[in-house]
Amino acid sequence: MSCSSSSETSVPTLRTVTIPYSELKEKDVDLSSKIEEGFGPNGLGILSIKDVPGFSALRRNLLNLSPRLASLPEEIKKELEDPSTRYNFGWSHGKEKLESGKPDVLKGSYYANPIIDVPTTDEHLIQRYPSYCGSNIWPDSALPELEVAFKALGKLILDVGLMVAYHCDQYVSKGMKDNEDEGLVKILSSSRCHKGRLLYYFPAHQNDGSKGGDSMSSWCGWHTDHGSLTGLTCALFKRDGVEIPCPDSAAGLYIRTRTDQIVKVVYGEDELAYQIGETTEILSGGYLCATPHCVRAPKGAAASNVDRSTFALFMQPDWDQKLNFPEEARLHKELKLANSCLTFGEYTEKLLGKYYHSRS
Ligand SMILES: O=C(O)CCC(=O)C(=O)O
Ligand SMILES: [Fe+2]
Repeated sequence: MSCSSSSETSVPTLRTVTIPYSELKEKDVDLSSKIEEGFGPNGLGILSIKDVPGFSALRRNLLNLSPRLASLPEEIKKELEDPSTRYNFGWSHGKEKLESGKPDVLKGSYYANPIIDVPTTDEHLIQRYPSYCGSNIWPDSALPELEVAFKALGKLILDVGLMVAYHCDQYVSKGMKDNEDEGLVKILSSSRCHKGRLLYYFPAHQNDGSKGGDSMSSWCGWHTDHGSLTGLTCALFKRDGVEIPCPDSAAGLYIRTRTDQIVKVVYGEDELAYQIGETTEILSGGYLCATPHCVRAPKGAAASNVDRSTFALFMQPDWDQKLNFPEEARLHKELKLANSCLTFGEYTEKLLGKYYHSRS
């Protein structure tokens, strides 16, 4: 991993560990050392895949639609909202909370399952797990291209993600001898719970530079993803509708390392990055580690009128998937998951219960 220092701050900038697609797709190439370097206990929890056929065009197609979606008339965006799924399908703006507790109006998101439009029609399930069992909402007349572009990129990220998952399973099975878990490939390939998120970070205007603040997490707060594996594209920046390079070298994705250092992480626009989610960290007994991350907004005059579009695919187990929680779990010890068997849906509910409880 190469390392340099970001000009404005003393935070180091690290390049992700990169695997060429030609190696990733081969089942008999041993990638354990790369997986360990990226996702293992001393890795950053992120790695990137380069030269994925077709990726660059699909990324560009979808990310270019993000500002167009965000600038649709408010009444059209309202029709694309779904409060019954807690805004986990369709358009979501100002519904999530920032670290400060204030509503997040800095970005808009569009959520959909790129693999299945209607994962279930069972009302009981829809009510119990609204964020997984809801249905897609597409802007059929206002932006018909969105559905095609979203599904195409989402499917590609899933296919490549399953290849990453295969090599993760190989790495984990070498270390975890009594692993009862089914492995990431098995868990992810049959899931109806994958969720794509098209993100649009609204531009700052000259006089409201203070809005996002100076902090590291000015655009997206510190968090770890909840599911198994997250695919991420490199963000696309525009000023007044014209694509530009990121105007501030300090802006972008930041990660907190295992030793509590904060680093800025970069990868190429033609690379597809993957991060580990909390569920995988727990199930792999810590062989694969989840990563706290956040996004810093660009600052200063150069950031004026600059927007940012990106896409994340959260690969998650099915709500019905039984998970065997091993003894060594480091995360959420207070939920007493060790040696228990819960479905992913039940586990998510337990976790939400914990958060709501601790917030009240
Ligand atoms: O905007 C980004 O680059 C990351 C977004 C993210 O971390 C998330 O949606 O979970
Ligand atoms: Fe995230």
